[in-house]
Amino acid sequence: MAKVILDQVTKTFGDVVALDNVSMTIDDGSFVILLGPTGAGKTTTLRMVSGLDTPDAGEIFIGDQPMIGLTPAQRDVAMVFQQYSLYPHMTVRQNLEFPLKSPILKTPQSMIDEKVEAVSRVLQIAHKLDNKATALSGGEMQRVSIGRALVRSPSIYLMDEPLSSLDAKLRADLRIELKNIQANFGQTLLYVTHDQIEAMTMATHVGVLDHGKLVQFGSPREIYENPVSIYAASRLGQPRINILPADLFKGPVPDGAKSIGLRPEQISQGTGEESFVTRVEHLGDQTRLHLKFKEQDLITVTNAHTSLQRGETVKIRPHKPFFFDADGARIA
Ligand SMILES: Nc1ncnc2c1ncn2[C@@H]1O[C@H](COP(=O)(O)OP(=O)(O)OP(=O)(O)O)[C@@H](O)[C@H]1O
Repeated sequence: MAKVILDQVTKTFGDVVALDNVSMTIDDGSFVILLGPTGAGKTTTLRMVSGLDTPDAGEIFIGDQPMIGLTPAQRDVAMVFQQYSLYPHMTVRQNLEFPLKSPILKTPQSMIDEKVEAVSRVLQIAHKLDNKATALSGGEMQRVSIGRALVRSPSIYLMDEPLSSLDAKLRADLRIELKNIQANFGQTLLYVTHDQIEAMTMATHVGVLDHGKLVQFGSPREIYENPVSIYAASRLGQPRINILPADLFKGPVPDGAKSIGLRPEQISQGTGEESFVTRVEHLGDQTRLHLKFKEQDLITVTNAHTSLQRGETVKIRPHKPFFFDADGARIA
């Protein structure tokens, strides 16, 4: 395992600046998740670290070694992509063994067997070890791809939306397993996702990318509680943060504020000004309240046993809100 550093990395494709002077330190043993919408530069960042692609400017270091000119194999990284890539003619066991069978490694067969058994148990594919890779479902193939990375102990795991093709239950199980791999075995991961639950539950650090720029880097909690902008604030939190005109509520507004940002816990219920309930949504683990307040729509969370119904009113007021300027930058 090793610390990975991106130092002022820039990458362009024609007119598109995919990465714009990105500097980031992925500490040894950390779990860094990159967040951002389509096209933000997440996959490009992984490709730079992996060696599948090279920066136009800037440098990558793994364990203090400059990576310039080194192939993916020489970098000792393990990659998992959204789309599984298995050897179709091999069995699941052979696919999982493959990374350990390299003549350079000389891993004893007993150790290979142990690793393969352990990883296949974690990924819930132990009963499929002797099946041909082609005789698996998409979700199973993806688990084998993840397994092929996990049998190794690379300097860093690079994962690009590895759980997106799996069903909800398996995704939840594997979130826990991937987190264990980092927390209990000290592995380092750089991980791309659109799924903020993955970011909140697994990441030690989140990097928020916006059009190739790294706009915030910190713990998920830091980004949730202290976002630098509307853009960063909107990356985490369900329901999404409410962004409303700054002067919508009674009370002081800082100079230059254009918008007020309210997460559910920043909306006090029961005191303040009246809003109208437009919908009560029972989601099991969360009950969402859709409100209309002075022509604006808001979504917040309420008590699971609420008796509130559509058409009723509830008083609300902001509690320690965020304020943003006209460019969306946080000012208070
Ligand atoms: N090989 C390429 N050729 C041309 N443009 C590219 C290439 N790779 C990436 N880009 C462009 O660079 C930008 C960043 O792409 P990237 O794939 O890193 O985004 P992303 O954040 O991973 O998005 P997604 O969530 O859709 O995977 C996009 O505008 C994309 O179109």
